[in-house]
Amino acid sequence: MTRTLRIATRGSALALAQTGMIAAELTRLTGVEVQISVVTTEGDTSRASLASIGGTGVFASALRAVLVAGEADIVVHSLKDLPTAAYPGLLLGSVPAREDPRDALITRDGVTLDELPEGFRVGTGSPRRVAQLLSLRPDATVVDIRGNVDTRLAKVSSGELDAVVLAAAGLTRLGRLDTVTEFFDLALWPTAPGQGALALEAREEDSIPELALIQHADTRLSIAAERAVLAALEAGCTAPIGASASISAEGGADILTLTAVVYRADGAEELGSERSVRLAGGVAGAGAGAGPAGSGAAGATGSLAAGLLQSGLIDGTDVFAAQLDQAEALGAELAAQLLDDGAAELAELGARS
Ligand SMILES: NCc1[nH]cc(CCC(=O)O)c1CC(=O)O
Repeated sequence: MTRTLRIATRGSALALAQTGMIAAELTRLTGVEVQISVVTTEGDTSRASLASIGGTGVFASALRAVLVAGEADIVVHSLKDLPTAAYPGLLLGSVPAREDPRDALITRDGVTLDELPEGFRVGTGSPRRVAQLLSLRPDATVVDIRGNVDTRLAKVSSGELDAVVLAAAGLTRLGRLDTVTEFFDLALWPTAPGQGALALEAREEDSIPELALIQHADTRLSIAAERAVLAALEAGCTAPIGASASISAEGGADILTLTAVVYRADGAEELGSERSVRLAGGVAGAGAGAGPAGSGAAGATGSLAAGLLQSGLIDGTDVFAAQLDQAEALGAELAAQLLDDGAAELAELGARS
């Protein structure tokens, strides 16, 4: 009998598109059959501001309840909407390869941020994007908007707004990347921790070996570093903080580099820092992971460590666990430095230096 995995998702066009992609990939790689069920969350039905109904965490909570109740085996979240605190009985089972983590600007007639007219109207509900926009264009009129990607795009084409800022990843998954007039460079405009990545959550007590096969080691390490910043600053998902990490190969070693910026709400001040770490074993390349907890062993090719892995002389799970520890330590150290530099005076954070 073919094994069937039940996956729960939100019902927005974006959630359905990304869950459909994950389901297809799971089937392609493992032959498993996938059943998708849609969960309606308060965040989908309520028109109230997200902050008033508990922040973006409302999306995650309803999905997690379905998992805990045993009504699904896996839930797919947008990683940036997933709170950093561990949830009893659940674990982050897998993090597949990330889409473009950048933010993108959508305007009419190919106009860039610099070229928009004085006092232009731009829509976003994200305090981070508000601060980033105001930092570059203090004259902007920011309009707090909610709603799905298509609704937001329509506000620009109809003329109600002059611009919106959206994640490139969401636009890509919905086939709407053609609407973008400008991509913001991550070095100048770091995005939300985990932006562009997906989280596959599962019950701790279950063993779902298929999850490891769609994990992407580099993505998992990068988001671990980014989320560690958020956790250490005790900042919620709506805090004006950008954190972006990436992995590059330098002389045979894999280097994890993390940039984070804390903004004052009005964008007039910001505090940023960057840090790198040389990853243990140097095998974090484009690999799928191993282990039911999605521990994600390195899958790099060519390096000494990869050879040792292949020969069974070292245990990939241990190497990867060590790399994950390094990634989390990098994020925590960078957050500590930002606090030392006065980040808590700039933005409302749970953490105090
Ligand atoms: N906050 C909503 C949200 N959550 C995930 C995405 C899509 C991009 C992603 O996967 O990070 C979006 C839309 C957006 O920010 O434009």
